[in-house]
Amino acid sequence: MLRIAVPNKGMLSEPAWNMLAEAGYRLRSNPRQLVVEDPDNDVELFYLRPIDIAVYVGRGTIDVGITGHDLLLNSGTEAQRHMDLGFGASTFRFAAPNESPIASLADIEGKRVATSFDKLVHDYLVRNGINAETIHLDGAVESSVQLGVADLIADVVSTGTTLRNAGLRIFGDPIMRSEAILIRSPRLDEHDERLTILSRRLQGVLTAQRYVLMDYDIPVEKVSAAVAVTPGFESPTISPLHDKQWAAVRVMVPKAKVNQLMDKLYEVGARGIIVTALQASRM
Ligand SMILES: Nc1ncnc2c1ncn2[C@@H]1O[C@H](COP(=O)(O)OP(=O)(O)OP(=O)(O)O)[C@@H](O)[C@H]1O
Ligand SMILES: O=P(O)(O)OC[C@H]1O[C@H](OP(=O)(O)OP(=O)(O)O)[C@H](O)[C@@H]1O
Ligand SMILES: [Mg+2]
Repeated sequence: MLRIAVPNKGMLSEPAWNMLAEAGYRLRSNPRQLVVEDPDNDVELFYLRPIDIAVYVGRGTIDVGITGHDLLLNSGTEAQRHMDLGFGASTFRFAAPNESPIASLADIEGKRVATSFDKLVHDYLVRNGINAETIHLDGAVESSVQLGVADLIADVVSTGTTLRNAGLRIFGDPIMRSEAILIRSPRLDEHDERLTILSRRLQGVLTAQRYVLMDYDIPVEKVSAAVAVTPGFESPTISPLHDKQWAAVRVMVPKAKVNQLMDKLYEVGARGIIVTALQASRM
């Protein structure tokens, strides 16, 4: 069985569970369950803290896992980034009090930086030739400056609300941009068949989320012009209609572009344009 580590709590957990459910895997039925066997799909799910997932996968005791890219780099383990999962986007940034003179990377020299991601911060400072002390805190890092244990912080920023409420402002470039990723053990072959099936299923979920099916009718002589607007993945399906002057086209298009594409197709001469959500896909 392929052993898969899944976040048991935190921001990444629910989207990860939803994605696995969409991909056909069996989830736990109560929050006290730590392991779920799913013999039908030849996998075993281990519910673990997101921060620990790279440790297990890096050591090869678990084959693959879902975690944040920032957590992977911070872990310093040999787990490999295998696939981006399109949720849990965040940036990791420095922030200092609104009234503080700290406003650039160089100003961090000699200061105390509070963070939960020590290695990420330490490596970034070393790469940039800055000497500073990192102070490890497990959470609520934003309070550390006001409480006097640090001069600035480095933390996950999503909407920026927590920073604002704590009287902090970001400065400098993001230390990194992160999103949820599938990681794989260094002991698991990149082309392992069980991993290929899992990746293909997850990719299918991403495609079903990002694409829709578009159908339209188009005068036969305008098919080429319409296909140029909606080329699809491989090639659109063109079917004859009872009226020989017209054809029907069926094609996948990016959900985010649906309205622009319908405007263009209408201009080209398409009519009866309809859009249908995808339930599932395997590309
Ligand atoms: N708004 C957000 N707040 C915190 N983490 C986020 C956010 N958006 C995405 N993430 C990602 O979630 C991961 C953080 O997971 P973590 O284990 O810290 O859980 P958490 O959501 O912070 O919950 P907790 O701190 O209670 O454990 C990181 O990869 C981070 O980039
Ligand atoms: O920019 P925002 O949208 O405000 O989100 C960022 C905040 O969310 C996270 O905290 P979390 O909820 O994980 O609590 P923690 O500090 O205890 O980890 C992160 O550490 C920031 O504090
Ligand atoms: Mg957190």
